[in-house]
Amino acid sequence: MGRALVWDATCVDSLAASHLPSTSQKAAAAAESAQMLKRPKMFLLRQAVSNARQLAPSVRAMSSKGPLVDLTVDNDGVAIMTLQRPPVNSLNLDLLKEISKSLDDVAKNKSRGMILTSSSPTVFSAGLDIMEMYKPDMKRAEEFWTTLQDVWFKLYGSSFATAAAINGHAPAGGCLLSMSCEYRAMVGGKFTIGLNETALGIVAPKWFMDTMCRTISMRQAELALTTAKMFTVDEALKCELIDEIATDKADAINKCKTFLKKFEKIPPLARAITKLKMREEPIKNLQTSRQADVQEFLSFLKNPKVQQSLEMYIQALKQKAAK
Ligand SMILES: CCCCCCCCCCC/C=C/C(=O)SCCNC(=O)CCNC(=O)[C@H](O)C(C)(C)COP(=O)(O)OP(=O)(O)OC[C@H]1O[C@@H](n2cnc3c(N)ncnc32)[C@H](O)[C@@H]1OP(=O)(O)O
Repeated sequence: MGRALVWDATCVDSLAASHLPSTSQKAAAAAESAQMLKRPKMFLLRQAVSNARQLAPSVRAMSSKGPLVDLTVDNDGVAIMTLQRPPVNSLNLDLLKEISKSLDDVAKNKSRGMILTSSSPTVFSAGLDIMEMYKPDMKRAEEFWTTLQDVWFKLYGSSFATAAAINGHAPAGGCLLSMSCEYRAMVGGKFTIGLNETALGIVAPKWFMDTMCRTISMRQAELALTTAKMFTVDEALKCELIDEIATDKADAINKCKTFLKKFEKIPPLARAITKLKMREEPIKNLQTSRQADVQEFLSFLKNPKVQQSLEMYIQALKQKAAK
């Protein structure tokens, strides 16, 4: 059987007034710029096609057990992705690669939705593994950051519905993962959640900030980001960083399932396209600045002051852990 092909050709007028400044500096600059602008459009098109494929109601059995991520589908057809990198699920390259692959698996499978949680009783995720940023091998650091970007694209821009059962602390990258989901239920108690990058002497990238600004109010986000605020569970609920407080992990997962059930009566394609349109802007922004974002990260790591801050932070963490 033949397959339908869609051609989307662009002819660039490299002598157009808007292109002249760049074309006069660099050959093919107009074509390159057209290509960059086209990428987000193609991404959304691919997502829409993937949504259409998900309209079929059957759910394939899925169980993928990497050492660092456990992925299972429960009887209701909901995928449960459990991070399991002791002691604190810090996101190193290996864990990010497994998350990325597991997200692909969920997308391929016709799951009703996905719940992200952790196998630790006290930590959802400690965020990025600081050891990936401290005195790094630059080649690995580049792969690390690119994989983190991939994970965000796949999670924030997923066509399947997502929820986070936050069963412990969720600083920085841990908070980002949960904010990239559509719904958050967090276990009550002494846990905290937030983007605390400035406390480490580092700056949360723009797409981290965008994700937070689309979860809580801009005013709250600015205050939280500049003061490295870690919200208690009650504070997080008050400013809508989380949606519900749960009594324990099982309760958090049940609350996420109740959220996912809301979509039973909503046509999946309409739901997915609506979600992607709502999230289109930050996705497009990172797609167009992706290479620059990697370079910014790498040059940040080369900055001696950043390395010094990281060293002091690691020492403080180790001293605290030794007590
Ligand atoms: C102009 C724009 C330019 C943009 C350029 C980009 C710039 C870079 C931006 C990078 C963005 C960064 C995002 C991040 O996610 S950074 C990571 C931030 N995370 C944290 O600050 C959390 C630190 N950890 C904790 O607070 C606690 O560990 C936690 C509350 C999570 C759990 O406490 P608990 O008491 O249960 O556990 P311990 O503290 O005893 O820790 C156990 C061991 O784990 C080690 N650990 C903890 N967190 C991390 C981590 N994030 N990475 C690596 N290792 C970690 C800790 O040291 C203990 O180790 P030892 O047992 O060996 O001592």
